[in-house]
Amino acid sequence: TQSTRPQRLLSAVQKNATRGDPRSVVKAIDHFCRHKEWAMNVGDEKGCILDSVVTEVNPHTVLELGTYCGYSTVRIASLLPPHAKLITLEFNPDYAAVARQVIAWAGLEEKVQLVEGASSDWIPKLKEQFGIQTFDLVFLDHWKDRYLPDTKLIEEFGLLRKGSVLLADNVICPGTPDYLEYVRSSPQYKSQYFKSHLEYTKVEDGLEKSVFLG
Ligand SMILES: O=C(NC/C=C/[C@H]1O[C@@H](Sc2ccncc2)[C@H](O)[C@@H]1O)c1cc([N+](=O)[O-])cc(O)c1O
Ligand SMILES: [Mg+2]
Repeated sequence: TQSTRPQRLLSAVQKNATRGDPRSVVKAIDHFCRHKEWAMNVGDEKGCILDSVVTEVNPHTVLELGTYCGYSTVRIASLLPPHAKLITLEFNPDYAAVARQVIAWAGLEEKVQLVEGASSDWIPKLKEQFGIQTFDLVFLDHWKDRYLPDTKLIEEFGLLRKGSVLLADNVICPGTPDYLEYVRSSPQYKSQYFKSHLEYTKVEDGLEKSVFLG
């Protein structure tokens, strides 16, 4: 049977990256997506902005919405302090299966909890299921029409504290207009746009960083 693009991306990691070396995993995926097959990872250019925000926040608890193949999961987890935890939610079991192997190849299983299912089903259960109080950082990179409703769910279930940071991918392309309007107009957020490009292309895109003011 024909392989899928995520499976071919995983093969490229297993062929070209060093086990236990997250940077080599990131490099192998970026090379594959730039030279072989485009895939919707946050990519190397926006990835550097992601890295700088993670380093600045130095989070002990991270929620990622939309694992896909685990590229940003690996980038984030490789920068976390000891004992920090990253929970990543993925809806598609085939993507989740690939992501688990990418995360394992990077040697980051201890820091990552990949949860299969829909964000809307899981957000209400995260506190009780994983003993989480609040998230220091939330990375939104799943279905673009879910950014706003899921942000409201995250607020509703008390998962943010004063200073929690929301970082959203693709606010220009494919675009998340309702989410952007919300975080930029709400008095509960201090929002900032980081201009960049859509992964592996010259098309404009960017990340929106929004600090929850409580
Ligand atoms: O569509 C995009 N991303 C949607 C990502 C969706 C990911 O999240 C879950 S959905 C889910 C996960 C958890 N809970 C509920 C749903 C999907 O199974 C996929 O793994 C996208 C598209 C482009 N582009 O150029 O077209 C560029 C990007 O950077 C993108 O992120
Ligand atoms: Mg994206």
